[in-house]
Amino acid sequence: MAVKKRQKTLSHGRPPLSRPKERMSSQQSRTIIRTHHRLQKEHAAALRKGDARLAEEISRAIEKNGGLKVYQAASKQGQSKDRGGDSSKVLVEWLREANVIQSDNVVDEHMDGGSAVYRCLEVGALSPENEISKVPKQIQMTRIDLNSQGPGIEKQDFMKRPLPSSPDEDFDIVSLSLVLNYVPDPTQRGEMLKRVTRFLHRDMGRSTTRNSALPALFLVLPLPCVENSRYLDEQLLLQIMENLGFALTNKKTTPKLCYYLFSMTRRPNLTKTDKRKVRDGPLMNNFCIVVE
Ligand SMILES: C[S@@+](CC[C@H](N)C(=O)[O-])C[C@H]1O[C@@H](n2cnc3c(N)ncnc32)[C@H](O)[C@@H]1O
Repeated sequence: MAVKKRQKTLSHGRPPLSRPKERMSSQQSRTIIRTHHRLQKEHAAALRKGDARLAEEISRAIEKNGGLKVYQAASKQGQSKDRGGDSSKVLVEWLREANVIQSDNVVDEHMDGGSAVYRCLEVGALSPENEISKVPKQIQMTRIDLNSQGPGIEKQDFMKRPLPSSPDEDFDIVSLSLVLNYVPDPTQRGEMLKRVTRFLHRDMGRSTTRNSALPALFLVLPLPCVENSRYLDEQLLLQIMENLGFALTNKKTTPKLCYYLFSMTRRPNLTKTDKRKVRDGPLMNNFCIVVE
């Protein structure tokens, strides 16, 4: 008996917007990502020790592994629908719940061609077509990355981005999705979180024109950073964030990732967080955030 072929959906035949030329297997992309992270950490450690020769050798190994470009291609593949999808769809969902994003007809009624209501800085942006980019009338996006993959993404190191010099240059939302874990040094991770607070607007909860969920930080980390580290658990993460002036508003975990939305409710205090063991076990990792 002839086997009847299943009808393919329309989307099946449609080419995706950015299909990598050669699709990596998930095993390949995981290996590239892990090797890149490991080498980045070794490179940072060599620099800390002042061993320039070793640092140079590790830089060559990073390039041999494909460098940042191939790492980004591997990460982008992790964003494809069949591998869990674009993390900003969770941000959009939460912003809708908080009425930061409204339905298009509500916006059309209240805006007559004016500028977007809120501004978002996406650090570590891989695509200008992710979910958070699909509501331009409401959220004006500024996307940066160490290596821009095309128009709409500025090549810039967040740690070197000039601080806002006027309220026009600050943001309602900063997104750090799978970026903090990219930073190889625990103190630099703390610096990155501290720096975020300087890009968020400061009229917290006072202005009636702003939504009370804002200003906010969207933070996404691989789940093992929080669930399986000797030096960080969720309690400590929330404590660090509280010291920096953030209150948790939304949280979600999947088998691979943890997503958080924090609203900045007050100014950071000067509490430091050192590297200290919060638990131990043979198969645990050493992910850590140090705030100086
Ligand atoms: C794993 S990718 C994550 C991309 C995307 N946000 C996601 O959720 O899939 C991490 C990206 O962060 C970028 N990145 C890391 N540190 C950065 C920094 N200091 N400034 C700008 N981009 C940075 C890297 O270049 C890389 O493209």
